[in-house]
Amino acid sequence: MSQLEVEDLEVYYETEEGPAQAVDGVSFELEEGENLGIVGESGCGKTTLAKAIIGILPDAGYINDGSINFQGDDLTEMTNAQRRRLKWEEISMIAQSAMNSLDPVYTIREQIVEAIETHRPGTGRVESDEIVTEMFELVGLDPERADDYPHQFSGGMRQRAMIAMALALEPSLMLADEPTTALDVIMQDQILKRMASIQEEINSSMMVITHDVSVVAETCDRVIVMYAGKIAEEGPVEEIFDQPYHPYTIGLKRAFPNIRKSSQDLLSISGYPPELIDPPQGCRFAERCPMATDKCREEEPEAHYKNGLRSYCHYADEIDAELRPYADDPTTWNQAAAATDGGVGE
Ligand SMILES: Nc1ncnc2c1ncn2[C@@H]1O[C@H](COP(=O)(O)OP(=O)(O)OP(=O)(O)O)[C@@H](O)[C@H]1O
Repeated sequence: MSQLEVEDLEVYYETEEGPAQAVDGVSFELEEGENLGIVGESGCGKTTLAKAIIGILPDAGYINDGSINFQGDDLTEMTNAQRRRLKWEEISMIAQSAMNSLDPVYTIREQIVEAIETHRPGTGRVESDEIVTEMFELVGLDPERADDYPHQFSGGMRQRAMIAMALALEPSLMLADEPTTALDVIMQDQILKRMASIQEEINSSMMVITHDVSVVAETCDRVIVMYAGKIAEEGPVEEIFDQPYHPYTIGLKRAFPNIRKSSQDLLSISGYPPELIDPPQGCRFAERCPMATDKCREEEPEAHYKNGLRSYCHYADEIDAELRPYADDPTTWNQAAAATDGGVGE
């Protein structure tokens, strides 16, 4: 059995104009010890998905339907008290902004010790202090700085402190939401490597949520590409970046300099994701897709399975057979940006 099984999950936000369907029918599994990346542009539902899993949706957010099975229990059916017990101990989250997640009025040590004592009431102060020292050393921070307040740390140090805190209880699942976005490239690389080695040591699995495809290419075994609240494509990192079938993945991949081949031109996907309050019928990417046809605008694509990938595109086979050079060509995307209605014909 997988460690985490998310099935047909719908997470909505109540708004004045009606529910915003931030996560809409998402299903996936995560195996023990596996690293799963969740990528996609801003607003596609990545953070909402993580918050629903760890149980920290804001007041306006709610699970409309579906299940989140974690180690055999459906999290959506648990009481808040049961969920709180799982938080940090079994599932921990490294949030987007370390500054907002750390409490400014307590020292880092106090915050980690509090998390330990809340979840493991029998732990004595000496043992808690030992865990703090161990975690600081693991993430490359000087343990003597544990008695500092968050504002005495640099951005990179705060991010490491946040990671130390997330690891202190050796959770079986870590959710890392843009864990390195605020850091420079060298620091980013160091922290990602450090996280991967720690994770191996404690055999936890990790969901890395990011808009940066190169972060996922570096740290994950498998990737889910999300678009406008839905999964566009899913599969092993190598296959998905090597031979994707979904035009959105092709575009996303080519939009990042780090993972492209040097001879390729960067492209940008013009336009914006659709409104989630009243999403279009058919494929949600159709409006921005240079290969979209009427079928794409009318019918929602079913999952297409090939070469280890799950792709939600009506034309996955055609892309594989003959359309790939066209989909890979930046001119195609530039022309699509200029035209109001493109398409390769039915
Ligand atoms: N509290 C809220 N109330 C209403 N809508 C919200 C709320 N939080 C998020 N949303 C909407 O839900 C959608 C998904 O947002 P979410 O933050 O999950 O996306 P994301 O992919 O993580 O983006 P980012 O990378 O910018 O964090 C967006 O359209 C957003 O506007």
